[in-house]
Amino acid sequence: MTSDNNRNFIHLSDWDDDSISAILKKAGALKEQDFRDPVASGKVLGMIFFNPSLRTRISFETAAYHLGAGASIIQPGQGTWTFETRRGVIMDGSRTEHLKEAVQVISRYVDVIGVRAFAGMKNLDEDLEDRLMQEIVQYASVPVINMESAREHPCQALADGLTMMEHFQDNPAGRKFVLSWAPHPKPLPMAVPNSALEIAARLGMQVTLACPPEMKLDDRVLDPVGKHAEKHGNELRIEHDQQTAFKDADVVYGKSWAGPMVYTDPEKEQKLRTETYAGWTIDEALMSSTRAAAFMHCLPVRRNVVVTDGVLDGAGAVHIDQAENRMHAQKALLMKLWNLF
Ligand SMILES: CC(=O)N[C@@H](CCCN)C(=O)O
Ligand SMILES: NC(=O)OP(=O)(O)O
Repeated sequence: MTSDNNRNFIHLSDWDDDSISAILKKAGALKEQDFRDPVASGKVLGMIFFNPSLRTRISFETAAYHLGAGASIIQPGQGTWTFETRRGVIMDGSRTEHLKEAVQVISRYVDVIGVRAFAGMKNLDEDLEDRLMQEIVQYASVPVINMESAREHPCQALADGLTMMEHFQDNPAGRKFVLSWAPHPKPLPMAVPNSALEIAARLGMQVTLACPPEMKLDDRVLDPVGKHAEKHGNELRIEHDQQTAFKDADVVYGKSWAGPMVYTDPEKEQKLRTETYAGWTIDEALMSSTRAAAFMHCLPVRRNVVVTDGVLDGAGAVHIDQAENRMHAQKALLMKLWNLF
């Protein structure tokens, strides 16, 4: 077996099914043992957060501490210098330090770097190619973990996978997974839905994307998801009628994201998301046609906009377990990257 040391965790697709399964299995075992053992004593996890976080930040810090490692966080512009990210630019504006120096320097201090950098939502190609994350990987001389980029949130996907493994006694294959779009006052990125679909398909689930036609995810993401589904004898279904999509679901994963029109006509996209499709809030009536589906959400969630109180406070909601599982999954990931299993 090749060493995973010095590997990055940027896109789920960089890691094969066996490696992902091994991480999920290890995460389950660590959870069961409430694992706290300084096996990574002396190591340090460095994190750069260009955007806010509750779960990612605390779950990674906690995971590192449980392994005996340290954790150090910077939020560019808040107590640290502001970073220029563009190449070849004349830095005579307000940005103080180039990412190229910053990442090289941080690499000299820490043993892995986590980065959160949401989609810019100005250029679709740039976002889907994850150009900023790819640059950081080039500058870094230690492994880089994607803590939510423009294209993906692979750490969330690990926790989602662990949650579904637990919920279906290690056998989620064949279960119906519905990712449902929902309204939201803000144009949110597509990283979480992209990753949620991929992990569900790779676990062999029957994957349905439920969304208004204008909110469809990009084919550059959907095509590989479809291929994963086919490998398991399933097909990726896209359903524009929410009620039809929910029928007999075993999992409903709620999430809002901005439709691709946000790149070309943001005002129209805003109207679609907040007015035209305001009725897509996930509620008890929709959930009643499922097979007592587990309700999942990555959080943070806006109550009674994305999903009703009744669903979030109901028996099927597993979003708090899902958030807890971030910590266990990432503990396993850190151990993998540091060659500790
Ligand atoms: C509200 C918001 O900005 N949500 C972000 C973060 C979700 C989890 N990290 C999103 O939708 O991608
Ligand atoms: N789900 C998630 O990544 O949460 P945070 O944005 O709070 O880190």
